[in-house]
Amino acid sequence: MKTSIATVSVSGDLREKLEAIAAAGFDGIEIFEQDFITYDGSPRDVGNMIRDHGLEISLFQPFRDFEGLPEPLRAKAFDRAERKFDLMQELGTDLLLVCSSCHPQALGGIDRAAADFRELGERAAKRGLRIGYEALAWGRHVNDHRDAWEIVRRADHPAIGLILDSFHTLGRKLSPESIRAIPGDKILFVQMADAPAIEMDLLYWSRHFRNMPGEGDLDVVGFLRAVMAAGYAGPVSLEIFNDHFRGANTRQVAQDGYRSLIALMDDVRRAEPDLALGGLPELPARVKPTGVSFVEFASRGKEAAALGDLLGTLGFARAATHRNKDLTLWQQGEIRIVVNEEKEGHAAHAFNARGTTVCDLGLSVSSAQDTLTRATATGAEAFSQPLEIGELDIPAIRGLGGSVLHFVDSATGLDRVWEVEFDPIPGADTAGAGLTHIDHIAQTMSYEDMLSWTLFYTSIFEVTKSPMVDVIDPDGLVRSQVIESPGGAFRITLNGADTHRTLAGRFLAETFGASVQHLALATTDIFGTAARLAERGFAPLPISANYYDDLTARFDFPPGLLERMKAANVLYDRDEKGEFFQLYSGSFAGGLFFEILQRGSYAGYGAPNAPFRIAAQKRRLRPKGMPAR
Ligand SMILES: O=C(O)c1ccc(O)c(O)c1
Ligand SMILES: [Mg+2]
Repeated sequence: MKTSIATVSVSGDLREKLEAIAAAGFDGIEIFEQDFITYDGSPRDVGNMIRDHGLEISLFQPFRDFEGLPEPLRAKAFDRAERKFDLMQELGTDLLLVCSSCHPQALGGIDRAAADFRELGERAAKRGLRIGYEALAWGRHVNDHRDAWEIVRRADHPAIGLILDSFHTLGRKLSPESIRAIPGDKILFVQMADAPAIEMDLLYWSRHFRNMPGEGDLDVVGFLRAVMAAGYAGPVSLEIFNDHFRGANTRQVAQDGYRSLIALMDDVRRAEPDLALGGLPELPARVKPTGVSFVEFASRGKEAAALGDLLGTLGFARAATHRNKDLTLWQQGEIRIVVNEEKEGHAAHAFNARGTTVCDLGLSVSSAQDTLTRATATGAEAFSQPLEIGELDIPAIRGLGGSVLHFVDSATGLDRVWEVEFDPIPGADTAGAGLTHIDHIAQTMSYEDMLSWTLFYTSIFEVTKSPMVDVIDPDGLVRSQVIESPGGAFRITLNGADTHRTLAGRFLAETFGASVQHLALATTDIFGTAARLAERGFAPLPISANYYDDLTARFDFPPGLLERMKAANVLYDRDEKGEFFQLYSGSFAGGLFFEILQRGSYAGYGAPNAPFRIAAQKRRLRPKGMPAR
C-alpha cells in the first residue's frame, strides 16, 4: 500500500509542499493543476523536482466538464484533454482524474458518457496514459460512485477506470459496501478524506471542511475496507480541501496527514485480516493508557519554592528526591508531581522559554515499548536524554507543543523508577488532603492546532474523542474536546483558544505556547478535602453568590448542601449517572491552576460551570479597583 497526498492538501508554494510531503514520509503526490500553473518552471523541471524529492506523481488532476457535452463543445473537450495529455507526458505521470461534469450544457445518459470515455480511452492508450473517472457528490448527472462505475463498465476500455473518493460517497451517506463487487483492477486510484458531521451544502462542505481521516466523523475505515476487499492494490491518497490547512504550517499538516493515513491503513488491516495488504509498516495496535504516572514541572529557585508551597497547601508531601538530578517528587495518593530544577537538558530549556511549566507527562500504559513503536511509526519523534548509571531508559516521544511524553509500564518494571532512581524522604504523609489520583489533564492550544492534537492522541492510544463543545469566556470562545480511555482511567481535555483575550489564549501568550494549563485532582469527599485544604492555608477561587442563586433555580438540593458548597466555593453539576463537585485554586505561573473534583459516576467535566469559573479567574487577574473593560 503506497501512500500519496494531493498537493492541494497543504499550504505553501509547490517546492515547500514537496519538501514537507517528502519529509513526512509519503511515497507520492497527486499534482493539482493549480499548483503546477502557479509555479514558475517548465513541466519537465517540475516533474524532475518532484522526483528529486523521492516522490512519484501518482496522478494529475482535475480534468473537469468532459463527458456528455453536445458538439461543438464535445470536440473542444477532447482538444483540451489532448493538451493535458501533453502536459502529463512532460511531467511524467500516466494517470488523469476526470471528475463528473457540472457543465450546464452537459447531457445525461450513461451510454453517452460511456461512449465519450471509450473514445478518450482510445486517445489516452495511444500515449500510454490512463483515465480515472470520479463522481463528484454534486455532479450534474453523475454524483454516485455506482453510476460512475456503470459508465466505466460500459466504456469497457483498458485505459478507463474508476476513481473513488471517500468524501463523495460518505458525504452523501451512500454505503461503501457496493464497492466490494467492483473488480479491483478497474479501480485506478483512491482518495481519502474525512469531514466533521455538519449539515451543509455538499460542495461547500467538501471544499472547506474536509479533514484528515480520523479527524472527522465519516466512516473512513469502512470505506477503505470495502475498497481493499475489492482487490484494489494502488496508492491510498489524501485529498483534503480545508480552509485552516491552507493557511497552517505546511510540515505539520503533512505530518498529520501521514499519521492519519498510517493509522487508517493499520485499522483496515486489523479489520480485514484475510486481505494481504503489503508494504505497510508493522505496528502494534493502539495502546491502552491506564492512568497518569506523573506530571513533571520545570521550575527553579523562587518559582520552585512558590510551587512547593502551593503543593503543600494542596496536601502534597515531599516524598523523595532524585539520586543524580535536581528533582523532587511530591506525592499524594497515587498522584506524583515531579519538580525539576535542573540547569541543563529538556526541562531547563522549557523553564528558560516559559518559566514554570509542565514539561513532561508520564503515562501508564500496558506496554511502553509498543507505545513508542506505534508512536514513531505514525511519525512521532522519539525523545531521549543521556542516562546516568542506574537510571531507567523510559521510552519517550516529543508531544505537541514541545512537551515530552514518557511511557511507563509494570511489565518491564519501569513503574519502579521511584524506588530505583529516588531516595525517599522519611515520614512523608502521602494521604494528605484526600486527593487520590489525576482525574484529567487540561491542555490548551490555539484552535488551529486542535485537530492535530486530537489526531495525535487518537492515533496512538485506545481512546475515544467527544464531540466538541463551546465554552464561553467573557472575551471570546474556547472550544473543548475530551479524549478518554474506555473506563476513564486516562482523560485529557483539549481546549482550543481563538483569541489572546480569552483566559486560555492569554495563557498561551504568557507561556509562549505551553500546553498543560490545569490538572484536575480527584477526591471521594469534596467537603472533607476542602476542610483539610483550608487547614493548610489553601485559598480556593472565590465563586460569586449569583452562581449559587442560579443553582437553586436549576436543581433541588437536600437541606444544607447549597450552603456547604457556597462556603467552600464548590461548583456543582449533575447528569443521569451522578453528581459532580469541583473547586479551583487561584492561578500561578502565567495562568496554570489546579482543580479538585469529586465525580462518582458522573461522566462529564462540569462544562456548564466553565463560564463562571473563567469569569471568576478573570476577576482576580484585574488589578484591584480597576473597573471591567
Ligand atoms: O471540489 C472539486 O472540484 C474537486 C475536484 C477534484 C476532486 O478529486 C474532488 O474530490 C473535488
Ligand atoms: Mg476527489
